[in-house]
Amino acid sequence: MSSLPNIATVIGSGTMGPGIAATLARAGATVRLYDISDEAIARAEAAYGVVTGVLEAVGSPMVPGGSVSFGTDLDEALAGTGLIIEAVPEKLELKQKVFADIEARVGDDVIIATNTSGIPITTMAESMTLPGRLIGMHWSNPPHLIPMIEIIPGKATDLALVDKLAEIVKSFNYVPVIEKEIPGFVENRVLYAILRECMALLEEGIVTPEGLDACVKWGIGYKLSVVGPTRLLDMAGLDIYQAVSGYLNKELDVSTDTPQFIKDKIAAGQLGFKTGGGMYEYGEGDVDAKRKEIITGLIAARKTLSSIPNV
Ligand SMILES: NC(=O)c1ccc[n+]([C@@H]2O[C@H](COP(=O)([O-])OP(=O)(O)OC[C@H]3O[C@@H](n4cnc5c(N)ncnc54)[C@H](O)[C@@H]3O)[C@@H](O)[C@H]2O)c1
Ligand SMILES: Cc1ncc(CO)c(C(=O)O)c1O
Repeated sequence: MSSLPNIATVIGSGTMGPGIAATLARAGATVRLYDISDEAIARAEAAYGVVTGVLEAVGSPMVPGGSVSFGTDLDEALAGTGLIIEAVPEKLELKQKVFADIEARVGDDVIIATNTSGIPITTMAESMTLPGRLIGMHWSNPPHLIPMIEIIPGKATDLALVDKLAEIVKSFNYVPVIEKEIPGFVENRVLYAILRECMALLEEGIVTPEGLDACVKWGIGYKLSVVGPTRLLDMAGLDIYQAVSGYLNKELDVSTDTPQFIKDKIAAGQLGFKTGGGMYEYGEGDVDAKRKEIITGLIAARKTLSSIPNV
């Protein structure tokens, strides 16, 4: 019998919610996707076919009986649910308010998981009636394509929940990674270490954006998508790592703030795809074309990576 509860609720239908809901539904759950915004719900309903098409394209197994319903009524969204995944904006007070609204409506045994990118679970749980039921469940974007989820218990989290959530994650063929709580969790700490150095290299004019993207994609991303950083060290040799890290680590960027050139772009309204310009400029239709290329690439890469052994 699957450990995935029959009914699951996703709170927040922005970038992450719809893909999370579709993934759970594909695994057989009756999923209720809830948002306070009618527009967000309408957008998710309109995009649902595309998201399920992606799940189909990666060959995600379909357990019959799953479905997603969309709505703005919290009582309806929570009725009979066994698992709640919170995916509202990354603001502590907002998340705490959402947990209070949820706790007032569900039984004590319902799991509340948060998709926070890095707010400590311990801090979020402080305002809860039953802090032991809150656990971090950090999906990576796009959540219906990246088959790995970080599981982070806070100081108050009931430890039995860790194994329970790991079983749930395995039930839809994702890899659970159990971590100790640390700001940013593991994935974003590694990503932001890479991004810090990348932004410093751009700011200093050492490389062009195109050159940087090519270097990181092939020199780092391609290799790491197959071996992982720990195995990479065995492949390279720990002696090589010692020799290089001995002179290189002290040269790496250690700045603690966002680079000024990124702040300038933001001040000029250049946020990336959502504003038609950011690190690159996009003409008419370019953003849609790039989004399609990225999804097509991720589908192809996931199929390939799923077909080779874990190294
Ligand atoms: N976007 C990413 O790449 C990404 C990846 C991993 C984790 N996360 C995390 O997931 C969470 C959600 O991120 P997102 O990018 O989907 O945010 P988003 O801003 O795209 O969407 C959030 C949605 O929550 C809704 N919302 C706001 N208040 C609400 C409330 N009280 N009740 C219900 N819905 C409410 C908004 O209307 C919006 O539709 C954040 O904690 C974020 O840090 C995001
Ligand atoms: C740059 C960046 N920052 C945060 C997140 C989500 O936690 C992501 C992502 O892709 O998931 C990201 O790319």
